[in-house]
Amino acid sequence: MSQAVSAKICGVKAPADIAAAAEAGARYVGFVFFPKSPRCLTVEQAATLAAEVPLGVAKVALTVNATDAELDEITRAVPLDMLQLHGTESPERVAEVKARYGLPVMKAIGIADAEDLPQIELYSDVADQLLIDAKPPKNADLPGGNGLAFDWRLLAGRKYWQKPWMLAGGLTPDNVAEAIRMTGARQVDVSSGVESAPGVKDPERIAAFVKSTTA
Ligand SMILES: O=C(O)c1ccccc1N[C@@H]1O[C@H](COP(=O)(O)O)[C@@H](O)[C@H]1O
Repeated sequence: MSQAVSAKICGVKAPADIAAAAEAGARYVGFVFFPKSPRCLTVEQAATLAAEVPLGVAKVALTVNATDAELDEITRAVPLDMLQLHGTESPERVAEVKARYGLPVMKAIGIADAEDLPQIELYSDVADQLLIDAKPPKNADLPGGNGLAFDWRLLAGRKYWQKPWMLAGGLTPDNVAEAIRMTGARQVDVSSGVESAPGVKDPERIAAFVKSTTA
């Protein structure tokens, strides 16, 4: 029997978002710490929200090229299960962050075409998990959370990376089942695809998204 696909709802901002994610059966929620994002939280807001997350749902902090001082502040205040590095952090920086905080690290890798695929191997040596996302457009404000998908055929037949991985980028309740079928992903991550407006999560879309991962 094949195992269920795990879903991560990224960019939660309110207790209702967490309740919707947990009720739908999501395995992870993500707190965004990137000032340009409409989903950005302060450390205090994230600490308060973290207290709402039920057991069994992992709390992930998403940062972009964060300094040690920034990560120190986040990890001291917010009880976390994982760090998601969504910038241009090098493999050496990933190893440093893992060692410094003792938390599993998920490294995001942007994919636009086949030339980007070797990055996955490069980071799979050091990261605990990989997040395979669409590469952001040039000059985009956000390195992720743009609702942009990449060509999933690039991953077809390549599902056995060395480390667990999540598929991300432009996923929605309407396309996630097809994305899973084409890539063999066992974990999926979504941000803008379950929103009614930038930074505003929609509980119905969250429920529909998680349901579609089992379709
Ligand atoms: O969600 C954000 O605001 C964000 C900001 C900065 C970096 C990454 C961000 N989100 C991550 O990007 C992927 C894809 O987002 P989307 O579903 O295409 O909107 C998402 O899974 C988040 O992990």
